[in-house]
Amino acid sequence: MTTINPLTDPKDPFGISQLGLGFASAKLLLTALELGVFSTLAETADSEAAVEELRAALGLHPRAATDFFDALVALGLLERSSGRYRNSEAAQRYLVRGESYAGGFLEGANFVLYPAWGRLTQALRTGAPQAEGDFEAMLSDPAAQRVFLAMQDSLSAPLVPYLLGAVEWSGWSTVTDVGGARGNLAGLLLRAQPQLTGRVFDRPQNETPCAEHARTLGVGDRLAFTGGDFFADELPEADVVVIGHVLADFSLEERKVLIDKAFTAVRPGGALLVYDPMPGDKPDLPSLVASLHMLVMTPAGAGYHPGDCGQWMLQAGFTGVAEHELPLGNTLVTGRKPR
Ligand SMILES: C[S@@+](CC[C@H](N)C(=O)[O-])C[C@H]1O[C@@H](n2cnc3c(N)ncnc32)[C@H](O)[C@@H]1O
Repeated sequence: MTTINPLTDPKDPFGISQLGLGFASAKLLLTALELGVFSTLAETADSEAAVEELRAALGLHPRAATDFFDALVALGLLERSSGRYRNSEAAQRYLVRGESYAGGFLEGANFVLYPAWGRLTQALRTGAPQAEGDFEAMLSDPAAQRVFLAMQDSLSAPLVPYLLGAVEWSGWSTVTDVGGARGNLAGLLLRAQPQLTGRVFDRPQNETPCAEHARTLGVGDRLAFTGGDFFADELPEADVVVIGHVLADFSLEERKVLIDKAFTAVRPGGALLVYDPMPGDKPDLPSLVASLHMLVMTPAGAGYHPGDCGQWMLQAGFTGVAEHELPLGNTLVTGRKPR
């Protein structure tokens, strides 16, 4: 499992300082993405540029441009040879827009999570979220909505192979992704399972982006969208209901309400799949950091123990509840609805 800057050597006199300054490395990467460093280099002739060319292309002041680019070299994001910069292999693969782009979450993190984490002390003292802006208003602003949706794509796409491997899909023909954003996860499931048709249930504002994204993924004829409020409305019936990166946004009571509603929506013989950051008994940094994202972003959200999720599912009527470890601090809990 991935770890984030853990303290490994208790005798290293610089370890603590480096841990405390980890924000600088993070901000170098986030700012490089915001400025378009990696895409600019990828589009430059020969995919490389001297400091002056790159500085001018990005519109940077001369004062610290060389330090900035060299710091990106030191981080392993750029390479420098004979005074010319190019993307490292990792940056070229994951930070230039394309199939394997992993920057969507980081772009959103730069605008939303980074400022909110700057007020972590207040969040811990008050229990109140520290994010600026209103979620519904954000969904109605096309630019902000695009960043948010790309962020969700980057978080859910790496989990798809694990969802495909955790349960046997061949006997099922329909899936509903509750809070499925613009249908990235549902679309990727449909691509892998040609017998499936799917439906995303999410805020009405995400209908058009979902239809466009489904077409891009080549499943426009098999992925539908229902707009609504999952607390006020019934969930669309399906063999499989997926609730991913949703329950952790809400309070304990609200999570149980959604799991009960999912039990009604799953057809007999079908399954509920819930994934989220779920810190377990052993402190695990990725899931704890994800849980603290909920502290700074939401009024009552938090990660939760996988065993608790299993209990809520059993109480709702599911059987055969099982836990599966996923990457990036996530856990998947599955349960079956008896025939
Ligand atoms: C954190 S995103 C999760 C997206 C996706 N499932 C994933 O795994 O990345 C939560 C989603 O729930 C949707 N959502 C939040 N409150 C909702 C509500 N009351 N009714 C319907 N959708 C809601 C949001 O619009 C958003 O797309």
